[in-house]
Amino acid sequence: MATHTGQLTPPAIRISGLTRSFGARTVLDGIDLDIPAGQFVALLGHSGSGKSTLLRAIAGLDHEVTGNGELRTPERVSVVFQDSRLLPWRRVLDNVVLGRRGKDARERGLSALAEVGLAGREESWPNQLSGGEAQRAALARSLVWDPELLLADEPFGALDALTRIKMHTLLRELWERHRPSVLLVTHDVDEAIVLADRVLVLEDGRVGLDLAIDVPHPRSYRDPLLSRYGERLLTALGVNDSPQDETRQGTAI
Ligand SMILES: Nc1ncnc2c1ncn2[C@@H]1O[C@H](COP(=O)(O)OP(=O)(O)OP(=O)(O)O)[C@@H](O)[C@H]1O
Repeated sequence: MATHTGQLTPPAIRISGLTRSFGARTVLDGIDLDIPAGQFVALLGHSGSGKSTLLRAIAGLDHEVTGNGELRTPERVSVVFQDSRLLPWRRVLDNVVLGRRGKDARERGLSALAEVGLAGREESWPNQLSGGEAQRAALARSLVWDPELLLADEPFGALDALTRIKMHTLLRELWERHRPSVLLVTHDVDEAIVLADRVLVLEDGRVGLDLAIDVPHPRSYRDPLLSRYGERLLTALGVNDSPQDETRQGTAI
């Protein structure tokens, strides 16, 4: 099990000395982090550890981060949240291409919808989509911007277990095809180790553990090699794992 070290390509994200406080409480305490272009990274941490705060800072949605360091991100950044944030008064395709100008917008939107398995649903209204379909549409909306960096804040957190597994496969396929850098915030240790090539654990305002997952894809949830990484992460998170529960599927923190 290798811990992440060094990198060959210039980083897509470079963060140094990032600090964020809310009143007297320092949530991010001088974070240093480089993410190479095209790397799939998962971010774990207990509730309140600052995962969303970090993601918002990287997304440029938080203008009150402090510190003397650097926060460098690529130009094209897309963000996906736990809820799809589709506008209910616009049809699916109109949501997907929202803000996108130019003759090719519709074409891009249709192609993105096809990629996420929603071909033919372009004229549907958001309330006619299931939760999983709405998240597919949210992924399509991110794809039309051809992101170099995809930020995802618990995108599958509200879905049932079977839908979540299908969405894992879809997200990984999209990543294989487009190769953006990904930062996926999740509570689910299994989601992190099945999808990501590197898992970070946020604790006490810093990256407490930075773990490379050296297991080839496609990965199986039951792969014993993978579960060794899961145990290591659960230990870092201070969660007691039952030795009988070999699959630990759905282990959330
Ligand atoms: N706008 C805000 N004002 C005050 N406190 C905030 C604000 N946003 C976040 N916090 C605090 O910062 C801490 C980190 O919040 P954050 O949402 O980043 O945690 P998280 O790790 O994403 O948690 P969860 O997994 O529960 O979503 C929490 O204690 C939260 O209360």
